[in-house]
Amino acid sequence: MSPDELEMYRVGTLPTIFYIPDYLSRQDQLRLLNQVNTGSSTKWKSLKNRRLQNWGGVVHEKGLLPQQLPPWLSDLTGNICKDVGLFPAPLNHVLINEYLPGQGIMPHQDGPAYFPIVAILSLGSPAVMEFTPHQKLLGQSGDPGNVHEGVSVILMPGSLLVFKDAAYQDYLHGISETIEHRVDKTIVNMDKLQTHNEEFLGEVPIHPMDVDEIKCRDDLACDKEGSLKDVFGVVKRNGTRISLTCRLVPKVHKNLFKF
Ligand SMILES: O=C(O)CCC(=O)C(=O)O
Ligand SMILES: [Fe+2]
Repeated sequence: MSPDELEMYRVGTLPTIFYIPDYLSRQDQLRLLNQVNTGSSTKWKSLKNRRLQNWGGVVHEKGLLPQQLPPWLSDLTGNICKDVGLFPAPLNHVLINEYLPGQGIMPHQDGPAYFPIVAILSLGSPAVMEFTPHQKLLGQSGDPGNVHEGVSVILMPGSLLVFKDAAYQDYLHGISETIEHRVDKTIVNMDKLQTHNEEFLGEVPIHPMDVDEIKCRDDLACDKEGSLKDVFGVVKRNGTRISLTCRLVPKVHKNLFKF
């Protein structure tokens, strides 16, 4: 992919989010899911609200105590690095998160040890990632021309999400801990959801809702005018989602004692 091609995948106006649908073929998605689930069962660590696998070594505030990525991951990160074309060195760290229906990740910013661009590959059940302005931006909103709004992206299986700049530095990102994610006017990749993977076409996971159904649900908030017309539907989280968060830790420590 050339820089011009990557530009075709830019979504929304918040600098800068790219969403590449069908980055992996259906077959490659299944192969990768199989590696995550069977090839590395001892790597899972359970957190309160999800499980994760840490690959590439231990990230400290001051850098990475490295561990070589296995070939099934270095093949992937090598391709992502080449295709995205924005990283100054090979990606050396991968966090694999597993979310069951209703699990998510609190709004957060990625740590200071990482190069400020992240690439997230999604597998399994779809989900919505929400970007919300950091407190420091909200402090500036006294200027009416300077309104910072939330943005969200539907993450379909096989897609690659890349974000940097303000989306990385000035916004928090998170996935809400609910069994449905609302599809509303904050979604910026609505026109990129069509999939070229034939097998997915029969099971479109985004369910249109009619207004009456939405009206009687108090978990779907209205906008300022109380209007519901901007809610298009919901993403039903019926299955497990696996994501691979691929990053570069620029500072690598070869020796523990040099920390
Ligand atoms: O699972 C995801 O898509 C997001 C994961 C994430 O934000 C992280 O690992 O820092
Ligand atoms: Fe993150």
